Amino acid sequence: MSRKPLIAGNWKMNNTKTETIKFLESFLPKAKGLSVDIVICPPFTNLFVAAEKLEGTDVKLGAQNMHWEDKGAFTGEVSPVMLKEIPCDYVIIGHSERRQYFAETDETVNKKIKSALQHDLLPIVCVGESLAQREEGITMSWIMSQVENALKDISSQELEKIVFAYEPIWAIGTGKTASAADAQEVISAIRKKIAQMYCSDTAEKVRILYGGSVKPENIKELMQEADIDGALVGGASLKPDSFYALCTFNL
Ligand SMILES: O=C[C@H](O)COP(=O)(O)O
Repeated sequence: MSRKPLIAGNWKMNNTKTETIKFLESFLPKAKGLSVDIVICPPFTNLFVAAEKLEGTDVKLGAQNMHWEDKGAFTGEVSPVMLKEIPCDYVIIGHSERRQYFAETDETVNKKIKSALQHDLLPIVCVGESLAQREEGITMSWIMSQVENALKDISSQELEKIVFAYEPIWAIGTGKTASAADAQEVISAIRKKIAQMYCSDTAEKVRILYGGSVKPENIKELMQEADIDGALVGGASLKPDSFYALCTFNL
């Protein structure tokens, strides 16, 4: 089974509206007819202007988070209905920074995934272990429990729309990339877990990305691994040239 690679840029809290326009005016003319799926996830305030620029291109738009409710008294939150109207295609759910700084739990991650799917938004679901967990030797059990809890009450048809991203927390923004073999080991275990929970046909269809200090210099090696289907990129997605280099790793 060959899964189309997906390169997603998570800008986090970077790039103003002006910088977003500048980025897209530089990146989009080059990013035509590439053989990978590309997603850009700017901050909420730049989604409208990005959507206008992306119209008619192959590059998809993603948000970095959402609430699970459609509307209501949730000051500072953004709903799936709002994202869909922009229109966003994808939404990142359960990024480790959301889990660490904004008290997201496996339970809220599961609620958000279900809500995103109901609203026809494609979830990019992040899982990952801390350095302490890796050193304690509990990486696999931790990640498998994050995957199991994320997928609670999700059908196999729904699962096919979900993208997973394995991001070891110790590799995010630190310049320390997991070795390709280490990333492959965890990602193939995630695929096996999905096969156990559903079936191997479904597990073979699900795209699982790696994230954590991915750069033009290391993406090829990561992408050579059998189960790594793409990258969720932070820092190196902020500049059009490096993001373009990542999106053309296979040329
Ligand atoms: O969502 C992206 C990841 O957190 C990776 O960030 P990074 O590429 O800056 O390490």
